[in-house]
Order: sequence, then structure tokens, then C-alpha cells
Amino acid sequence: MSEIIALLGYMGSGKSTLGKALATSLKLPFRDLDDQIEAHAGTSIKELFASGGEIAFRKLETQVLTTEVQREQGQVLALGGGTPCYGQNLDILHAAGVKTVYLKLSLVSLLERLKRGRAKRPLIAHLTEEQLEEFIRKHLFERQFYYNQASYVVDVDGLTVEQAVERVARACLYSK
Ligand SMILES: Nc1ncnc2c1ncn2[C@@H]1O[C@H](COP(=O)(O)OP(=O)(O)OP(=O)(O)O)[C@@H](O)[C@H]1O
Ligand SMILES: O=C(O)C1=C[C@@H](O)[C@@H](O)[C@H](O)C1
Ligand SMILES: [Mg+2]
Repeated sequence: MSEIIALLGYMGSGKSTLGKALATSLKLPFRDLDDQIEAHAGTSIKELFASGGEIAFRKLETQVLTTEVQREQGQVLALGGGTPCYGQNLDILHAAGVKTVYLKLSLVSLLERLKRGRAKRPLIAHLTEEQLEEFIRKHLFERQFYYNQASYVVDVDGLTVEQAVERVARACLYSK
């Protein structure tokens, strides 16, 4: 099977933004698991959470992920923020030979980005700014256990998109 690079990390860590830029630089197609889920369901993630709750969303996420990792063509795949943290998703990725990259950002940087982008993210949409900090601190701590199991951990804090893409490309192309 050809190579798939999957970007993982907390909400707002730049998976979609850097994923697109990385794909362009490597001349690979780019796909976003969240977009694939929405296309598959024919509705938005916000609606999926509202109608079936998080459990139904996670089932669908695993189903779409399983299809994505079986693609013959190489690609850069941006995962959802929670993808590696549920069920057997990490095993599914690594068993298929996918190179996973954790885009690591500090709490302060994530908070700064997520303050401005809450509405389309159902897990944090209802939180006030104060609650948001408390929520992210705890949630990130819990999720790091999974994120740190990525094939590569790349610190992208304070980097421009171009710098971050270069660092990610170097990590997955030139190391084992
Ligand atoms: N290197 C960067 N420097 C500055 N801003 C960035 C950088 N990368 C991404 N951003 C900005 O951060 C925000 C979040 O990025 P993005 O949507 O790509 O994150 P994500 O990890 O895909 O989030 P989600 O898990 O919610 O899908 C966007 O507004 C984007 O423009
Ligand atoms: O962090 C999460 O659990 C999520 C992040 C988004 O990418 C979406 O997959 C969804 O909003 C859930
Ligand atoms: Mg995204």
C-alpha cells in the first residue's frame, strides 16, 4: 500500500491548514477526515453531534477512517481532534502502515486559536472563555496519552505554516 501521512493533534493545532500545505508541497492529495465524515453522512459534524450524540459520531468516524486507510493512493490525511483517542483508531492507522504525526502546540497557543473558533466545534461551542481554558487544560492532558503514540511528535508552537510544514516533512521523510 502506498504511503499515507496522517496529522493528529488537539482541536485548532493546524491539522487541516498544515495538512493542505504539506500535501501541496509533497504533491500528494489531501483529505480531511472531518470532511469525509460530513460527506458520508450528508450533514455537518455539528448536526451529527446534535442528532446522534458523540457515541454515534465516534462510530461513524471509525468507519470512515477504516475506508480512508485502505486507499491505494498516497495521501495526507488530517484526522479529527479526537480520532486517535477512541476505540482502536490508533491501531487501525498503524496496522495499515500510516505514518502519524502529532502536531504539538502549547496550551496557551491552542487557547488563543480556539477562543476565536468555537462555534463549529461542538465539544467547546457552549463554553465561556474562562471555562474554555479549564476544559482544554484537562482535555489536552488526557488526550496527550494518545497523541504521544504518534510515529512522530513535532513541536509546531510559534511556527509559521511554512516552517511547520518543513518541520513535519523533514520528520516523516528523513527519519525512520
Ligand atoms: N502555523 C500557524 N500559524 C498561525 N495560525 C495557524 C497556523 N496553523 C493554523 N493556524 C490557524 O489556526 C486555526 C486552526 O487551524 P485548523 O483549523 O487547521 O486546525 P485543526 O487542527 O484542523 O482543528 P480541528 O481539529 O478543529 O479540525 C485556523 O484559524 C488556522 O488559520
Ligand atoms: O476533538 C474532537 O473530539 C473533535 C474535533 C473535530 O476535528 C471533529 O472531529 C469533532 O468536532 C470532534
Ligand atoms: Mg480540521
